[in-house]
Parts: sequence; C-alpha cells; structure tokens
Amino acid sequence: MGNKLPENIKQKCQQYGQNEKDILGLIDHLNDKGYQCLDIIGKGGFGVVLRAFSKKLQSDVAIKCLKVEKKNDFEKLKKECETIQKFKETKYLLKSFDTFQVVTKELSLIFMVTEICQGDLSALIRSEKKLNKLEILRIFVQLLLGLVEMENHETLHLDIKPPNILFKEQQGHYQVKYADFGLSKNVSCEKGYTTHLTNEGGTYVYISDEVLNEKRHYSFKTDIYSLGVVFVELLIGRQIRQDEAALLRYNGINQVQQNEINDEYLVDNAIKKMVVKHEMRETSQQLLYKISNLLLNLEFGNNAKLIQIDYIMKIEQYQLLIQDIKKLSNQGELIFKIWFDILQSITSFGIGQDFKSIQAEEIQILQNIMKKYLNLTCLNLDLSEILYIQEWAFNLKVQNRKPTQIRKRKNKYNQKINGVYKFWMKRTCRNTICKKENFISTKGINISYNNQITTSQYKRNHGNNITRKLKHQ
Ligand SMILES: Nc1ncnc2c1ncn2[C@@H]1O[C@H](COP(=O)(O)OP(=O)(O)OP(=O)(O)O)[C@@H](O)[C@H]1O
Repeated sequence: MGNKLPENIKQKCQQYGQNEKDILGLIDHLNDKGYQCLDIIGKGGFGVVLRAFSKKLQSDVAIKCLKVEKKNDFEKLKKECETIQKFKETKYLLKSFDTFQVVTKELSLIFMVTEICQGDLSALIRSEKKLNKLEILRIFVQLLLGLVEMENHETLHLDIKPPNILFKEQQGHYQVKYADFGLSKNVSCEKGYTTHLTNEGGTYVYISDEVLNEKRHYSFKTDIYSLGVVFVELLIGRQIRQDEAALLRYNGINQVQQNEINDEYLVDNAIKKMVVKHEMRETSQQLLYKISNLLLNLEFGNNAKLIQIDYIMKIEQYQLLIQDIKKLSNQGELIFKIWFDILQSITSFGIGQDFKSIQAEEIQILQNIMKKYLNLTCLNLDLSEILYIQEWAFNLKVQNRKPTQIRKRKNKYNQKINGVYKFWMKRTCRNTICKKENFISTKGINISYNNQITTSQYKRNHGNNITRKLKHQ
C-alpha cells in the first residue's frame, strides 16, 4: 500500500476522526502478518475496526486494532482475547481467528482478528424498516442458543446490549453473534454463579439489579436480564430510555410498553420471566424451550395442512411412515414425524455416529429437503436448533405415553443433547425401511436395490462401510 491511503479509507479517516498516519502504520503491521486492509468499519472506545483480506483464510475478516495506553487496558484486552479464543465450535459467539501484539518504542497495539459481520443489533432496532415478529423470534432463539453456548463454556458475558450483538444477513435471514467479551467472567458450572464482584458495569439500561448494586452473586441469570431488555427493544422497535430503565429494573415492564409489544404470550412467558428480580428469572433452557415451540408454530402453523398433503404425496416410498401419519391428529406429532424422516434421510447409517461428525453439507441437505418437501423457503435452522426442536417433539410424544414408558425413555433422554442424538441414530437406523434406494459404497461402487430392506439387513450384507445417496437431492 506504500505511503498512500486508498480514497475510501481516507474518507473513513475523516469520518471517524482518525489520523491518516496512524492508520498507515496499522496497515503496515497488518501487511506483515498477511492481512490486506480494505476499509475502516468503525470506531470503538479502544481503537478502530478494519475490514481486511486474510491471505491465510482467503476471505475477509474484521480486525479490531486496540491501542494499549494503561496497564488496566492491557489486562482487559488480554482477557477479551483469551475469552473469545477459548470458544470452540460455537455458532452464536463471534469467532476469533487470531490475536497478536505489536510493541514499538512509541506504542503498544493489540490486534484481534475475528469473523466479519455486517452490523450490530442497535442498527437493526433503529432502522426504518422494522423487523417483523418472526424475524425477531428467530433472532431471539439464536441469542438464547448463544447463552447456552456461553454456559457450556462457563462464561458470563455481563455486557449484553444491542451494540455488542453483531449480525450477518443472508436473503432476509439474520444470523446473530455475541461480541465484546471485555467484561465477561468465568463461572464455575457446578455453582452456576461467581462471587467475584466488581464495580465495572455494563451499560446502565441493560444491567441487572445485582450488578448495579453489587449485592449478590452473578449467575447465568444475570445475562438473562440484559437479554430481556434487548428483547423488549426488539419488540417495541426502539431503544429504552434512561428514565424508563430504572422503572423497568425495579417494577418490571409497564402497561405502555406492554401495549407497544402487543403480544400477551411473549410478555407473560418471556419478558416477565427475564426482566424481573434475579430469583424470578428463568434459565436460557427454559426460555428456549418455550420460544422455539412458538417459533416452530409460527414457521409451520399456517402451512400445517400443506405440510400434511405435501408430505403424504411426496414421500410415498415411506409406506410405514405414511400409515402412521394418517393416524395422527395432532400437528405436533406430525412435525415430529417429519423431523424423524428427515433425520433418517440425512444420516448415512451412522449407528453411534457422533453429533460433531454431522457436517455442514448434511445440514444443507436437510435444508434442501425441508424446502422441497415442505415448500418452506424461510427455513434456515442449524443443527443445534434442529436438535432442540427434535427434543421438543420427542417430549411431546413422551407426554402421550404411559408413565412406565415415560420413565424408561426419559432416562435415556435426560442425557445431554449428544446422548439424545446418539440414541436417535440407533432408533432411526433400526427402523429405517429403504426401498429402491441407491447406495454407494465408500469405494464408489453403485448398488441398487429394488426390494425393501432394513438398514440392519443391509449392514449385515455389506458391512458398515457405506454411505447412502439421497434419492431426493
Ligand atoms: N467483527 C465485526 N464485524 C463487523 N463490524 C464490527 C465487528 N466488530 C466490531 N464491528 C463494528 O465496529 C464498530 C466498533 O466496534 P467496537 O467493538 O470497537 O466498538 P464499541 O463496542 O462501540 O466500543 P467498546 O468496545 O469500546 O465498547 C461498531 O460499530 C461495531 O458494530
């Protein structure tokens, strides 16, 4: 890039009040590390965020360039880097690719390379084009899943607010990610809370009573409060004012806000279980269970009849399944059957196959099947969402069984989601009926079958070393 800044970066320097020489310096450091700077995305309290091309990843990344001025700053930034680096295999927490430090005679800089997003939630809340309820619920379910991911990593965010939630938009579907873990704390999962108190708070509007008054342990429910306020803002389509915030914290949601939300179910089942005193708040799992049910009903509700007809007509080779479906009166059970069938279709005889071995490609196949069979274009669920829905559907079935059966099943299903999945695999494979399906061996030999066989029969004849080619792809 030499000594000259491209025109777009020059303009952004003016817009963000950045010294051009400083930016040139940053660009040189980044070049040395294999990043080609393309633009300035924004400016935060500690420095600028740049868009750059990573030669190693062969894709664009965001690079937060942070100037360390005090020892405290360094500790805070180091902690943020360490926190995001420990997140492995998460989907709703901003991915970190690299962090490095550059120290010269004059200054000390930290660079954090992360995945790149398109903006933050505050822009969506402020935007003229208001999000509809379905879009809001899809975002909210992802944010709850993000809290579950944090819980799995024993992390409290403690600064959840719209500017710290980034989004990517693809064909009208928003994918959201938590960012800015500068105030986050580690928490022991056994205890579920931390006694490490501090007077650094998040932002006044979003922080809970316990953080504001430093009067009790923090727990995963501390983040639930903040997310509750974010949810209120998403639903009313505007930011909560400072004067409203105190009332919200101590008195809960008021009538005016309830009228703005205009959805009794969400107020009673989500907001009043989040934006309340610590002991009355629900967990992310409890909320997720309810809200993903609601989302599922919204996604499928109006299409229930269509799903039924479409399903029976198009998947006729699954004779047994169809007979079952005809007996079903309950829409929940119907959805259960559909998920069951779809899972059968994407699993390539993987008895005992592990959750992690399900590849993005298979999720893509699943989505294609959903679109094709169910005529749904809006569906864009990922595996963890699918597993939650699956678990919900199973519980729904469990409720209709006799108590002894329930106990037996529940023991199995009380295991973690991995366990649920493995059990499903076994059950799925045992019952699968394959008719006129094409199979390919891993050596690439095509084998066609004209008769119905069960997968276990097939495995007995041909061994485990097979993958199934999807007929409907
Ligand atoms: N990974 C990213 N992808 C896209 N935009 C980003 C990314 N990270 C940050 N931004 C944007 O860059 C701007 C500055 O972000 P940054 O996190 O530094 O600031 P902040 O959150 O306002 O400040 P602070 O961290 O000091 O509270 C924000 O507008 C933010 O939306």
